[in-house]
Amino acid sequence: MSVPAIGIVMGSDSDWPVMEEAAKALDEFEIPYEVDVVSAHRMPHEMVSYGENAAPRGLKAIIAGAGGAAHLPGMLASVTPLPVIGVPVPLKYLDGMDSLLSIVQMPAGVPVATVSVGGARNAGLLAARIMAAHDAELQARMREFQEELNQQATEKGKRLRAKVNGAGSFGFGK
Ligand SMILES: Nc1c(C(=O)O)ncn1[C@@H]1O[C@H](COP(=O)(O)O)[C@@H](O)[C@H]1O
Repeated sequence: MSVPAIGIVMGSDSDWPVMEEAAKALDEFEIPYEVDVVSAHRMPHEMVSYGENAAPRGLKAIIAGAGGAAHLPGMLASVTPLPVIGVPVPLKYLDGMDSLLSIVQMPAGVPVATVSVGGARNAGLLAARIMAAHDAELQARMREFQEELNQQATEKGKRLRAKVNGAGSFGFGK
């Protein structure tokens, strides 16, 4: 793989089943990334070093996922000028509300773009949009992706109308 543009990091390898969706989204847009475990709580010095070196190493954004007392995204945001996207990972207890609130309630001045609980795919797509802001080709691919989404939603409407009222009924999807 070529030089990574996005860093996907998480508090533990147990977060990978959730965080993998961010990687898959970046794969779809052929955006190179790196993955690692970087824990603010368990390896604070390495975490600071990762955050401080992310921009000099050429990363353009960081996707950080963590569960429970999820301080990793916010702490990374405090030591890097790069955009940080936080993914609240749901654990066995509290349904991810703990992770969500830990990540989303940042003090003014230190933003973390927080996605939904378990929303790693959207984190990957948001990172792709960040890259696309300065890349016309990537932006065109993002528009194609959005068009596909539209077609899928339109098909869903068609199927639902056919099921409920028969195929001829009126609907915004036609
Ligand atoms: N929230 C954090 C941080 C951190 O924010 O620094 N480091 C690990 N963790 C989280 O602990 C959970 C359990 O981790 P283990 O499965 O390793 O016990 C994971 O969801 C991880 O993200």
